[in-house]
Amino acid sequence: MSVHNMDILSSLKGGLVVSCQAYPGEILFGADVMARMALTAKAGGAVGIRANTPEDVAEIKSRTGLPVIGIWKASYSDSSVYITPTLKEAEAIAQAGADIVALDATNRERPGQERLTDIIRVLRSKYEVMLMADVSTVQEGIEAERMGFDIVSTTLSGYTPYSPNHAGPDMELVGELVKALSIPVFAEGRIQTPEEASECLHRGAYTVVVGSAITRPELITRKFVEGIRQSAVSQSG
Ligand SMILES: CC(=O)N[C@H](C=O)[C@@H](O)[C@H](O)[C@H](O)COP(=O)(O)O
Repeated sequence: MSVHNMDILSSLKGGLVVSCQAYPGEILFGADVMARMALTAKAGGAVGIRANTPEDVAEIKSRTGLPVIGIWKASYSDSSVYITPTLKEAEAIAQAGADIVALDATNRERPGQERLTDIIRVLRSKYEVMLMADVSTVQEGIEAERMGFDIVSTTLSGYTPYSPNHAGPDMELVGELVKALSIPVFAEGRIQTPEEASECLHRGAYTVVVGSAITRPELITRKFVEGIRQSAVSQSG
């Protein structure tokens, strides 16, 4: 790994990466809004940003100056892999200026039967970016390290048919990956509170990535609305 990338990686150690994502059709969709969201995260102390699409990655990178983990979610009819599924999306994210390109590294067939090892080989030969494996199990993490990824993240635990369906973060997976791997393990997925984020770090996570609990006001509002409704129902009963 280059000195530049080692510096970027160490700037993320023990800190909070905020995932700033909105989809077409959502009220906050658009690179300008996501860049503002990322700037608010930076003002609050975030050490990095995770972002979706080349447009958002480029805008956020140039306006925040923070390290950016870039992904491009895309659906294909022949595969359920959607986080940076093919070389095309991965190259676009690298070209947009991401410091780290994150890809689905689960044990599932990719669109067009592309092979992850081939994607990694091309990315390594053409770009300086670090590569993050979004996994759902320990085995996938071990395989990702073997394939040459720089970082593993627990992003997809609970989102593959064969991984556990926890309501909160998969703390066990964080601990098991930390034990099994020598590359940094990022904790990501359903982290709702500062206490949960700290617990992930206690279990050895290198960095914590939080999205919905910070950057999805519609979901946050709905939680309050549901909570109020349920409490009203239980009081009236
Ligand atoms: C499974 C999947 O598609 N995860 C995505 C990956 O980029 C995002 O939708 C999540 O928001 C991100 O991983 C952060 O997680 P949470 O929003 O739970 O804090």
